[in-house]
Amino acid sequence: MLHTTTTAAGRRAAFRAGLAAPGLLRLPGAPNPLGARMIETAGFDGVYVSGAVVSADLGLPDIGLTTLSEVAGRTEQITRVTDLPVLVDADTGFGEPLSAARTVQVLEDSGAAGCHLEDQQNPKRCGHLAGKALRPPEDMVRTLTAAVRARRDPDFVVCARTDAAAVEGLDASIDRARAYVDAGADMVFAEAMAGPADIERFRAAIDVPLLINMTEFGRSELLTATALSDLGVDVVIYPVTLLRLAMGAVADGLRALADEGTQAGLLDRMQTREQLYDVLDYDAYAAFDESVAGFRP
Ligand SMILES: C[C@](O)(C(=O)O)[C@H](CC(=O)O)C(=O)O
Ligand SMILES: [Mg+2]
Repeated sequence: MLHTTTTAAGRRAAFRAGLAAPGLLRLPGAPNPLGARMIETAGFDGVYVSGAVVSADLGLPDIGLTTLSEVAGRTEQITRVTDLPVLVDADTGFGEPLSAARTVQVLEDSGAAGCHLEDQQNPKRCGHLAGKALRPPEDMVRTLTAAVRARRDPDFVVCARTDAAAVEGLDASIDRARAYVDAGADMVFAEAMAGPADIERFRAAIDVPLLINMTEFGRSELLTATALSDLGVDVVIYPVTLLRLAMGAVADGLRALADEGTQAGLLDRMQTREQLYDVLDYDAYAAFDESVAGFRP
């Protein structure tokens, strides 16, 4: 009930332990706190807060329009209801290196286990779209140095994302990743890998945990968890999967409701009242309330 039974520091330590252990950590992107509850119930290893999802949720494209407060607010709502570690997409850090330092502290205070910062120029865009522009690697190194120095909990994971593979080629992206690790990044997010061969080369070139993005309708071949694990990947994110599934169902449902004038034919595709209340632990709240109401000192 009320859901979080662990501290943020405990969840950060657990995330570190998960990264140090063999095997792949699977982090679906939570469209909202309810989705995070469902991710936990379904047995996943962590929750991802996707910039694309936060933007889309606000009716905005993912081009760096969201603010740190919006992302941190969503992060806090999510970390409050799950015992899983939460990894946050911090885009380009919301400003210059000093702002990236503040971003890390604000996200720590939001209960996150870590965040990733990317080497795109603003306005940034989805890593799988054409037309990305990169910052010089030295700028990104400054951002990472500031981010790493700002954290107060050494377990907070600072992950460096490089978007260079699709712009400057794989070799350049590996060079960048190495420089980012030298600057203190704990993990590397190799964005928009085409397939297993790219991942294999990246894996062999860096000696910190590697994060791979299995986003749909992008540049990357969708690989199974087993294949990713066999390639030595440590973390996989499915950033927009749940939002796409839910919104696909919403579009179908709206069409059917408009055409048929009733939602009666859609019931078997819905989360039932019972299933929803299960996720929310409704009975425990009712029992708690009753025990308080019936309490006799
Ligand atoms: C991972 C990502 O940064 C996100 O915001 O979730 C996006 C996902 C997407 O747009 O599909 C990305 O740039 O890959
Ligand atoms: Mg993003």
